[in-house]
Parts: sequence; C-alpha cells; structure tokens
Amino acid sequence: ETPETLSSKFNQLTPKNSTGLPLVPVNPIDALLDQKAAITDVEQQEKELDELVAESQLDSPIPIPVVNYLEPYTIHSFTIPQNGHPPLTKSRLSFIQSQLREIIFEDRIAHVVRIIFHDCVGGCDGCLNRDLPPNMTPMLNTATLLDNLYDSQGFSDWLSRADFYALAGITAIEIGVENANVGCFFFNCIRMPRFHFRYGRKDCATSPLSSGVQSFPEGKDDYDAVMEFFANEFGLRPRYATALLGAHTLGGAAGAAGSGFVGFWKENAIEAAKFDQRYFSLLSDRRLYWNHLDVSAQTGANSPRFQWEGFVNNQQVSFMLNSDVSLLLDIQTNNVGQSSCNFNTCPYSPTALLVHIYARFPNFWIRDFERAFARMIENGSTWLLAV
Ligand code: HEM
Repeated sequence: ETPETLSSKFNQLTPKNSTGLPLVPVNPIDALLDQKAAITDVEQQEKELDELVAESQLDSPIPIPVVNYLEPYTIHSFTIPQNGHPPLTKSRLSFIQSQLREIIFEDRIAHVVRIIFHDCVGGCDGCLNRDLPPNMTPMLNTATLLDNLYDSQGFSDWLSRADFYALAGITAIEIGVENANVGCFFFNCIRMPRFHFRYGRKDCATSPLSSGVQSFPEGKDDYDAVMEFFANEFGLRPRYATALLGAHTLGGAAGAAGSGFVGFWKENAIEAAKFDQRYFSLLSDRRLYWNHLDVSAQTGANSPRFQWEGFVNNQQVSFMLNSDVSLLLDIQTNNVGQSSCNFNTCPYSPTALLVHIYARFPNFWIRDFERAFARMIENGSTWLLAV
C-alpha cells in the first residue's frame, strides 16, 4: 500500500464534523490503537506497532551518508586525525556533562536542542552565523553560555566545539526527560533515551562564529517541503522526520525576539521544559479547537506569519506551525502559508497515523527519536570515535 492509500483509508475511517465543532468520535484508528495498548508484552507491542508503521511505507530504506565508528580509542588515536586531541575518556565525558548541567535548565533546554539542530544543518561544525535571521532568537544567549563554558574550561583539549554542542544537545534531552518524569510511576515514565556519544567532528575555521549561509526549513512549510528538507539534509524518511520534529515539545517561538511566530507548543514554560510526547497528543487530540491566524501584526514580523492556536474551553493550550500540523493534516497553503482547509476539513497526511501512535506510545516515539537525533548530530562526519 502506498502512503496515499493508507491515509485515504484513514480519512474514510475518521468521521469529520461538518458543523466545525470539536468532535470526539469513536474513531476506528483509536480502537485499533486501543487493541495495541492492551498488549502487555512490551516487545510484542513494539513489534506490532512496527508492523503498523511499516504498512504506511514511511521508512523504507534509502541510502544515507555512512558514519564509521571506531571503538578502541587507544589504537585509533594513532591513525585518526583528532586535531591533536588526547582521547576522550568516560570520566572526562561525565565531567563535561556535569558542567553542562550547571547551565542547562528551563528555557535553555530548548535553546540547546535548537542550537545543535542548526549547527548540524550543512554538517555539524561548531559554527553559527549570528546574523542569519533563523539563528537570531533567544537561543544565541545560550550559545554564548555554551561557548564561554567550552573556552573557559579548556574543553578544546578533549573535543571539538561541534562535539561539545552535540553533547550539550544530548544532555539537554536527558534533562528534559528528567523534568517530564518528576512524579511519574514506572508505567507512565518516559524512557530515558540511550545515546551513544561519539566524537571527532571538525569545527569550521572560524568557530564559533560563521558567515556561512544555510537554508533552514520555514514555519510556513507544508508536508512536502518538510519531508524534502529532512530527506535531503539528514537522509531521514518521513517516519524519522516526524519523530525528530517531536523536539518541538520543548520551548516555543519568541515572537518579535525570534521568528515572528509566537507561543509555546504546550501550555506554558514549565511544560515546555519537559521532553514528552504531548506535542503529538495535543496535535492529535480531537477535543481541541484550532484557529489559523496571521500574528505578524502582533509580533512586528515583516511578512505574514500564519500559525495554529489550539483551544480547550476557550483556553489556549497549544501553538503549532504549519510544518507541525502538516505531520497530521495535508494542509493546503498559499505562498504566505495560509491554509485553505483546517482541522475539520483538511485530509490527513501520510504521517497522521504515526502522530497518533507517538501520542499513545511515548516510548515507541523515544526509540524512533533516538535514531533520528543520533543521525542528525552526526551529520557531515564520515569517521567518529566511540568513548
Ligand atoms: C520543518 C522543520 C522545522 C521548522 C520549520 C522549525 C521552525 C522553528 C521555529 C520557527 C521556531 C521558533 C523560533 C523562535 O521564534 O524563537 C522553532 C523553535 C524550536 N525548534 Fe524548530 N523547526 C524545525 C525543526 C526542528 C528540529 C529538527 C529541531 C530539533 C531536533 C527543532 C527544535 C526546536 C526547538 C527546541 C525550538 C524552541 C526554541 C526555543 O524555545 O527557543 N526544530 N523551530
């Protein structure tokens, strides 16, 4: 089955409300996921979810740039150029992480995750162009803090700045998961992602500054534009692109101080510091009522900024960009990003089922996120060393 036929099947199955009022249908997809949720054997459940996702052909293999890993640093430090760095040991790594933990909290968690994403567009190289509009957001203050730590502690003896940003990204996700798990019981805790940190990335010659111009995806993008970006840039197929975009569970858009979009993807700053599946559950929650509006007058942006705002009982609980909504709905946008259909009228997009699965099975999402994030933070490297 092609993704198209799967999503059209999904569309047929999902009753739409013609009055435009929020509707909570007994949805066959929910019923199907209820069956999967009833499976108590975790491995069996994961296997069946994998089969369900495989049906939609969102992750058929495509060639991706290959990163080679070298395990025993004692041997390979002789053969692999490391900018003269001595090998990074596990204890040095945990020392650096403990220093990172001193400065990464609250809104800086999201900043760091966005920094590593932007650093890795075009290849992770420890360099950000501070004059490029997509980078000109509050995250630059946190980038300065990271740089100060790296420079003042002499970490360049051990790892490149690009490695350091990647480690900061991993640490930020871990802190976000810890925040999400405060007060959880084992059955509703988010599994801590297992990242295997590898190092040996090459910094650009002017690190940490750069005048390089990368092209970043835009908030007004639709499904095709989003998927094309992730495939071309990171070699990620729609399944892993969707998982990676779950990073928008953290932080928000800073209005006039940032992209000209404004809001937290989740309710407030406290929720925005938690790395959990709620980005997907808000997106797929049919109890929400969504407005699609241009906020450029409010934020002083020089061109339209159409965004989606989700409400429950007249209370705003979510904000989404077109690029986020496109994971669920095949929005129909014009050149300024205004969609001619909405949550009640747009057809589902090929990844809609996946959004529902990630919302219901957070640890299934975490597994896919782990893989996608690992791929992103190794973008541009051909050889990396294990610690
Ligand atoms: C289609 C792809 C993407 C688009 C269009 C997009 C767009 C945006 C925009 C417009 C903002 C708001 C910036 C501001 O005003 O301060 C933002 C924030 C953010 N993005 Fe993305 N992004 C994309 C992919 C990603 C990826 C792959 C990651 C990480 C893996 C990521 C992580 C973040 C985080 C954590 C924030 C919040 C930053 C903060 O609170 O300061 N984004 N993104």
